[in-house]
Amino acid sequence: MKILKDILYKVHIEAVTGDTNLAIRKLVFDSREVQANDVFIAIKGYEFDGHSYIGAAIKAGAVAIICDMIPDKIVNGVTYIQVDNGSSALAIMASNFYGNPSENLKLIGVTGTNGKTTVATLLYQLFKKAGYKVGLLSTVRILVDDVEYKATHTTPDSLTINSYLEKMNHEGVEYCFMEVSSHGIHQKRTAGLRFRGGIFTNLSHDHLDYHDTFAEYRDVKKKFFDELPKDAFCLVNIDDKNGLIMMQNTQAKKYTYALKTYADYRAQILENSLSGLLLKINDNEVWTRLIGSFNAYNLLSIYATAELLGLEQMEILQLMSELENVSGRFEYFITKNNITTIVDYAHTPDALKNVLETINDIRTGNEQLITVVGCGGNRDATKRPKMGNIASTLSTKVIFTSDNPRREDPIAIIEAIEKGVEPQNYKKTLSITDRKQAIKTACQMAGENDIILIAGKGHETYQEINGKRTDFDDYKIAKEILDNLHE
Ligand SMILES: CC(=O)N[C@H]1[C@@H](OP(=O)(O)OP(=O)(O)OC[C@H]2O[C@@H](n3ccc(=O)[nH]c3=O)[C@H](O)[C@@H]2O)O[C@H](CO)[C@@H](O)[C@@H]1O[C@H](C)C(=O)N[C@@H](C)C(=O)N[C@H](CCC(=O)O)C(=O)O
Ligand SMILES: Nc1ncnc2c1ncn2[C@@H]1O[C@H](COP(=O)(O)OP(=O)(O)OP(=O)(O)O)[C@@H](O)[C@H]1O
Ligand SMILES: N[C@H](CCC[C@H](N)C(=O)O)C(=O)O
Ligand SMILES: [Mg+2]
Repeated sequence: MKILKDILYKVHIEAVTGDTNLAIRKLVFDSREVQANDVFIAIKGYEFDGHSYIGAAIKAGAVAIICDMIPDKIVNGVTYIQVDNGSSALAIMASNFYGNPSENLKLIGVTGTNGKTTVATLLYQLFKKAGYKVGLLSTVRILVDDVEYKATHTTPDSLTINSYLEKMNHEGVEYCFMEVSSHGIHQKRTAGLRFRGGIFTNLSHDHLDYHDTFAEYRDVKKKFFDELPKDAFCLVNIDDKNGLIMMQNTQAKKYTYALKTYADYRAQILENSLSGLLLKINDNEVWTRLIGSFNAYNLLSIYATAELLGLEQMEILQLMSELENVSGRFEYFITKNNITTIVDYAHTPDALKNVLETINDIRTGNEQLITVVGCGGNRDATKRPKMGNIASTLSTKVIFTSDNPRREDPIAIIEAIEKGVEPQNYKKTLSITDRKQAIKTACQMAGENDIILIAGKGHETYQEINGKRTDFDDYKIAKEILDNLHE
């Protein structure tokens, strides 16, 4: 059992009613999970207000309540603590509860619109290959050295983060690489963590449903760097015009990387083909299995991070040549009659453009490039016509379909995507709401040497329609259909 008073260390407390010298079992922010001797943290959410569930939490056994305002009616024997921000308080308490685990390993955060999973996962792989015990918190999976756990968010809530970091401490993990999403920063899921480094990949259109404007989205990302401590490093992609902004107010040591401009870490693409990328990084050549110029940025940031964390240049280059593709990121297979099918998680306009441009760069002749793509429901709707425009401009044929419609009407989402298609491209497009049917049609349309891109869902193994999830795996489905068609 832990003592509430200790867990409150560093929390900005505004008022207290009751005893803080209490033995507590757990910290909980969902009243439905409260058990005897728990502390319930009431948080104002996007759908509900946790303060409405204080009564339910006490009924379920909560002995202390953390809230924005102590209620008028208080229950005898229950401790109430008023804080200025419930999410920040939760994050600091979570860290205290689990023994401040981020202090006991080197935690590196990766933020940006695209590339977070790729960079964090490749860093995990590289440090594992270098012989260290490593942790990973990513969209695709959570890894405590070799043990895998299911990921539910890109950046989970602060209790979950700290509980995994504690596990990592227990296993003797030295380095942990984690994705830091804009939702994560904004909802203070990463508050109170001690980062030794922060990486900025890039910034483009996304999540404009959640953040009111692009400037607000950018400033939330910037906040992550503003809060890095002096002894941390801040590594930014300076080819992105927002790179400089990220560094503006940080106290951390600043480093830059770029392909196009002067920077501390520079790379040049020597070769870019379906078999990999040949890069020149600071005068040394390195061949990697990763594909696409956007991956040159990811690889360069990995090189720089490994060097900033003390690995030797030659060792880093050697290990980079052994890195494997990240699941659902430009994953591909080639059939006997040479149809290449690529599954990629491009779910933003910029990512889709990069992937299509990469494929067009490595296409050799007059093969068709058939794209299957949709947009998620209950997410930023302004990206829909943009993605429709990009897909139809950069492909030979496009099938618009459903991504995860969630609670929206799939047909309405597709109509919004179609609005971005320019008249000269109308004839290239068709729309099939059922994603499996859309993939099947693309496979039937493809002939020898053609390329199929299935974008948006990457590693996901489900599809969410009407709030219900069913098994769905782009890669498996396409493989099965093509194997049957071309036995
Ligand atoms: C919009 C959003 O980000 N929501 C997150 C937020 O939930 P919320 O604010 O909506 O919570 P709520 O349902 O309104 O409830 C408010 C509070 O009341 C409590 N409650 C509620 C009901 C009840 O009966 N009792 C009770 O105590 C809830 O536990 C909560 O503490 O806080 C929850 C706990 O941390 C998150 O799980 C939840 O993520 C939802 C599921 C989600 O889909 N988030 C996505 C958008 C997200 O975070 N994505 C980013 C990645 C984006 C990217 O970069 O691509 C991510 O990091 O994963
Ligand atoms: N450095 C990059 N620049 C632009 N696009 C990229 C970059 N890296 C990856 N992508 C594209 O973005 C897609 C998503 O990549 P990744 O999963 O690494 O990003 P993410 O930032 O983790 O996304 P999410 O916000 O969903 O967690 C990839 O499938 C690829 O198409
Ligand atoms: N992290 C992103 C993933 C989007 C993936 C796409 N397949 C979708 O479901 O919209 C989000 O939650 O917005
Ligand atoms: Mg990710």
